[in-house]
Amino acid sequence: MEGEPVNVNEFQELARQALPKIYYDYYSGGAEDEYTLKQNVEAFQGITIRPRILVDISRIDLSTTVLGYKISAPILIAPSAKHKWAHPEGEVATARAAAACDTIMILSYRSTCTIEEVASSCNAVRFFQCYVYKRRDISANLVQRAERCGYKAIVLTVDSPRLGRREKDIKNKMVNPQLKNFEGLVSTQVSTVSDTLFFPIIAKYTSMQCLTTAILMERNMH
Ligand SMILES: Cc1cc2nc3c(=O)[nH]c(=O)nc-3n(C[C@H](O)[C@H](O)[C@H](O)COP(=O)(O)O)c2cc1C
Repeated sequence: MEGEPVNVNEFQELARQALPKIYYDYYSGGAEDEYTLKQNVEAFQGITIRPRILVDISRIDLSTTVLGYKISAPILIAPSAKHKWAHPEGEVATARAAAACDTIMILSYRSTCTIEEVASSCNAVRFFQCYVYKRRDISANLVQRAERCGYKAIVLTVDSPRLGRREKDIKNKMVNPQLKNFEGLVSTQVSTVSDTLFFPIIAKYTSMQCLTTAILMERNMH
């Protein structure tokens, strides 16, 4: 690639060159034959922006609000797991980037930095993502810690009653590390091959691979 990366695809290519294959495959891969992953990208290609012409463009303002919090543009950082596999500072660095860009970071329950570490790293507006676990004490523990640490909303993910069968991870013999947020609560060290979501969730939804339907539940904490 010549010069600085200028779009997301070029950043992805840099990541491919920089990361060990097992981690790159995890971040970029999807389940089974990856049809849904491809459909996801194609769905975006089907969206066109209709330009408005001969309008005043001297003041362009993309800012908006989410649950009452002002952000610079309608773009949030979606919950995603295991940022330390890409960078030693992990989700702490992502949170700082969110603050610098005036947007909201949604911290995954599968983060490689804890709820507390991310909270103390910067004062960005943060939401916390989790599932509803069969063991309600685990859900309660996570939600209470997020609330104590100043996270402003709980993002409830309901589309993963089971994790997808990610064939690249199986071939790479990927082993999920103990989840930092569950240390002292329960062991989550399972291999991807037998991964069936350590705690079945109660919500019954069909899995829409990679199209996470996040329900934002305002928690009156602002
Ligand atoms: C590497 C990776 C890890 C993810 N981890 C989580 C997670 O821990 N929790 C979650 O709710 N969604 C997770 N997602 C799903 C994303 O939040 C998002 O819904 C999905 O990637 C679709 O958005 P996109 O088309 O912008 O990638 C993950 C996605 C990727 C690519």
